[in-house]
Amino acid sequence: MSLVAGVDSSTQGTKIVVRDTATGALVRQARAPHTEGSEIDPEVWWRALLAAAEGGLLDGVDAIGVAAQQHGMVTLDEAGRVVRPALLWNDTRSAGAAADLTEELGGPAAWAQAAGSVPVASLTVTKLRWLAEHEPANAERVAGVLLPHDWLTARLTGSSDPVTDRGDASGTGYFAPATGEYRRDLLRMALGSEPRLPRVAGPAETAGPVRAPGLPGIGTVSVGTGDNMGAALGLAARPGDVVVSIGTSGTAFAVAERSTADPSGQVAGFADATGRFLPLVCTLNAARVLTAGAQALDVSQEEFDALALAAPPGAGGLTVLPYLDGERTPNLPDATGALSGMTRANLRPDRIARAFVEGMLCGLADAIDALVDQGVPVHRVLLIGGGARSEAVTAIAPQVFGRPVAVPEAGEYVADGAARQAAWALAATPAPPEWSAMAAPRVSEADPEPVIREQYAAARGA
Ligand SMILES: Nc1ncnc2c1ncn2[C@@H]1O[C@H](COP(=O)(O)OP(=O)(O)O)[C@@H](O)[C@H]1O
Ligand SMILES: O=C(CO)[C@@H](O)[C@H](O)COP(=O)(O)O
Repeated sequence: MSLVAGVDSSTQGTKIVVRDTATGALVRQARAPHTEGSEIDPEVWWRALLAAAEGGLLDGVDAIGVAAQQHGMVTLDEAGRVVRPALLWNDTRSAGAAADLTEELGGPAAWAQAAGSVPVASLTVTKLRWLAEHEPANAERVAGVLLPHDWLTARLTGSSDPVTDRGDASGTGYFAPATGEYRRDLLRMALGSEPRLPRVAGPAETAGPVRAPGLPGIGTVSVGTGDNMGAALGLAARPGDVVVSIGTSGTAFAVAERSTADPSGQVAGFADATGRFLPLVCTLNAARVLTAGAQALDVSQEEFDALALAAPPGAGGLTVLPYLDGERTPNLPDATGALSGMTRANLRPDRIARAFVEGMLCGLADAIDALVDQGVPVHRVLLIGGGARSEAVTAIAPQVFGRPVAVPEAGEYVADGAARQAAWALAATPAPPEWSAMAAPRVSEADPEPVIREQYAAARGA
């Protein structure tokens, strides 16, 4: 049996799946955690990959690919050493730099046209400006800039000539998804210099064999991609599918044939991992809103779910604005969360639990609306990510989104996409292989409950 492996190096941890190359059947999987924080030494990702791969996980694997958290700024010096810990997508210190860069190019519409996205603190380009302003000595040492998946792919192959793909490159802010070219002028505008960037390889190219001590000598490493692009590939998402992922980040995205350029900045006009596009809306507050809610009530995640499911839609008038880590969409990097509408009657654990779930889902319902405003068709909504394992989330989502929600079997769709890309690189076919082993999603249905979004809109407006 031929095997392929996919690595998901996301914010909170590394997950690896090993699948049958021909059918996609899951053979084995493992995970290892990362350390907390929005800046991190890339070695932590590498050690987590090695830890997850321990015990022969990758034995007999013919090809491997990496999909990783988008946007993280990995800076390298002339010798290829990391200059400083990577600043991650959820680090908001470059919010001022984002505003400055937006103005310098002539406003949000100019950026949407040039790079597909309007700068917010998540984009790599804003982190480079922050570096130039706040750590000029480090900025001067920067000879190359990579994204997390580029760095991990280069670590696997041992290559000093790194590669990236259109999907992840489109989250930098110095790449034009519509043309597939870097915008080195925007890189220079941000950093004041033009460090080396990874070559943008085709979606089914091979980056080389694995040449890393401690790992088996796997013959093919695919070019990898960003985690959301990986999830779209793992789900075999088609135009008309809107994927809502509730992980550390909340994302809503769709595969599209044409690029988008949203001057409101809500929809990032990314590319996907197959040669198409991936318009995407990202919130900073998703699965961890649920853990924070459970922590506030001092209950387990299962008890939290049961409480939320016991309360009525609208939580008796309670609304949570879930901006616990600031927010990216809407662009409120310094915001904090709020609990509003409190009365003596509704200040009960079940109403509070439900308000946390509803508030988090309302942010994602706004994200779906923003995609629709960009002309994205919505024939089906798919719910994935750690938060989709919550019964309360899957039951309440159709009430908030106002449409049925398809819930694929709980799994690691980002890692699956990386594995499917690896199988594609092995096959060298024009399109990625179709995998028969992927189960059909179950559908969660419920009547729409407009009161939930009405309350949320009123609380946000206030
Ligand atoms: N049953 C559950 N209910 C609610 N949240 C969950 C559940 N299972 C996992 N999570 C949350 O999902 C998150 C991890 O999701 P995941 O999609 O793997 O994120 P990432 O890819 O960002 O690492 C964690 O914050 C975890 O607490
Ligand atoms: O910034 C974005 C998308 O633009 C995030 O979706 C990151 O890619 C991190 O993803 P997770 O760790 O939540 O999967």
